[in-house]
Amino acid sequence: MAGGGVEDAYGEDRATEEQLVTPWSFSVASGHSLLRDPRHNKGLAFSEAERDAHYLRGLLPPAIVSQEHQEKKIMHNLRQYTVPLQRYIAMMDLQERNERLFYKLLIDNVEELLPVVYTPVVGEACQKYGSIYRRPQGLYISLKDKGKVLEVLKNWPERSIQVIVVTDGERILGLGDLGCQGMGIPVGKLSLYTALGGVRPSACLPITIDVGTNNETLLNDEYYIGLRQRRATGDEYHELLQEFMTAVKQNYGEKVLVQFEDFANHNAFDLLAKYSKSHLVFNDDIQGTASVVLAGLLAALKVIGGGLVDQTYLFLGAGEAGTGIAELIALEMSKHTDLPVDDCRKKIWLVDSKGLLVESRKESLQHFKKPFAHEHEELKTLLEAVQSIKPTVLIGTSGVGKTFTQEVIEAMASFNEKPVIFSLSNPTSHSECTAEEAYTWSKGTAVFASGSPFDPVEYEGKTYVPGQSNNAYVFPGFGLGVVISGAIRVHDDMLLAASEALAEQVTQENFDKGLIFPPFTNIRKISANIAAKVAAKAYDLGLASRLPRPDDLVKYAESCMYTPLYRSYR
Ligand SMILES: O=C([O-])CC(=O)C(=O)O
Ligand SMILES: [Mg+2]
Repeated sequence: MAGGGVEDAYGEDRATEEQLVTPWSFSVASGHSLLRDPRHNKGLAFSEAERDAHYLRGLLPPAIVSQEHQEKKIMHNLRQYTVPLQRYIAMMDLQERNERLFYKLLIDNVEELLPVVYTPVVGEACQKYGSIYRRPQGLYISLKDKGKVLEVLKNWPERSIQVIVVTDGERILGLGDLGCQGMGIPVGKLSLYTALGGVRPSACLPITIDVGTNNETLLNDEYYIGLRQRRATGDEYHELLQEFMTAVKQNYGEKVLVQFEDFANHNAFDLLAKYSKSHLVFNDDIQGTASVVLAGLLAALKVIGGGLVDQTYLFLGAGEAGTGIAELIALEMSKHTDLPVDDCRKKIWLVDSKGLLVESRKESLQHFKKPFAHEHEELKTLLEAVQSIKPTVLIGTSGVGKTFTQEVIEAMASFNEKPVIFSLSNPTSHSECTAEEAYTWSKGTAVFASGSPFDPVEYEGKTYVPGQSNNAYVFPGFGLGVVISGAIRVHDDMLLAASEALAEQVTQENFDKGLIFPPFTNIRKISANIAAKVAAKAYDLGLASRLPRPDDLVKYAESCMYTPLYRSYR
């Protein structure tokens, strides 16, 4: 960066004489290289004129087919695979071969394909990432790159990046430390940024920071793709992250959104607190999950009656998701009453692996748990806590499956007419209970949602459709709102705006089916509304830099959204 703050990409200024430059050169793709370029390849959809103009004659069979026809064929092929991981691999192959077709499939068949490119199948893909690895996706930054992170960023072929999703792989979904193989998560999240939120694929950058792994199975796996060493911690870890965050701002400027994803608790809270002052950062597991769950609760209130402040909340799991949700509920409650946030926190109870968070345990608790340690006798188990606290809302964020047992759910149903039960841990195998268990054990009274998808359940002749309370409802639209307003910081009020926007999108028809989240089928419209509300809040708070403020933010958001339709080539 030199004169005027504009990057000297070609090395033209005196001030950058000593610096290394990357000799990027771009030319028009044609012939074989056009077919190999996923961003421009259209497969058999190239017209006769395009085949002439771009030296494609003979490189393709004679048939010319439409994008719709290609879509039909690939959906048919995908449905032949019985092993979910095969579908994942087929989708990744498509993304690397024909990007527009990949996104057209994902957008048009979102309910069917979300579980393939996202939770639960992406979890298995990360576990086996080394074995299924074909071509690199995203950018790998490891301890070996210390001192050279800026150079690594400059190797990425795109210059205009708007959203980065970064992980260090230490807590992938509820699956734990998957090291470098966590790359599947930033890749998957960003494909949703594009498909669900409309952020351009070329503006998205998936990054995995490899500081080693403590996963013995991976360290001994002959196909592991990461550094074979135990995790660096302390100064060594923080220096690499500091170098990374600095390089991101140097290379892409102030307005690139950095989404932290699937970091372990001990780093997630600290990184968010540290960098939210100087960078445009967002932690999806803390803030994105919180925003979606709050939206689900606001919608659930229409079913169970009463306000947020009239509920009693109990969480199993006091990590990023649990405390993130709890804080956002307290904040929203406080905004709509005269109560100080600290009083609102008193309505919220959390259970961690050692039992209920209570005053007498406060000294030994991690800082993010302390605000929720209230006066109460010590209780060791969830069941005891449920029986004693008598919550109206039970939320699972523990990462441990099968923990909402029959006794727990029956207890919830014994003192609530309509118990609200969210089992949020991912993937499906780690869900606190299944949809079927929630409906059966509560005798059909539960208002239920889960982090990973479950099919509708038949119970005593009635069909119950569970909602998917997953941060995928919010981060794509939230990111779009940040990007289109040119916001330079994330503020909690922008998260509340996203929750309210999402809750407003639940229709009477959805409620009639027992749904407290709208179906993903309409997600692009939902994202445009979320983006507009988030952008409006950024303007109101003076955080937006894109001026003048557009009059109709929904329309503006829609006009900014990526479309996967093939373009014609001259
Ligand atoms: O990826 C998902 O499905 C939701 C999420 O952020 C997590 O579980 O860490
Ligand atoms: Mg996550």
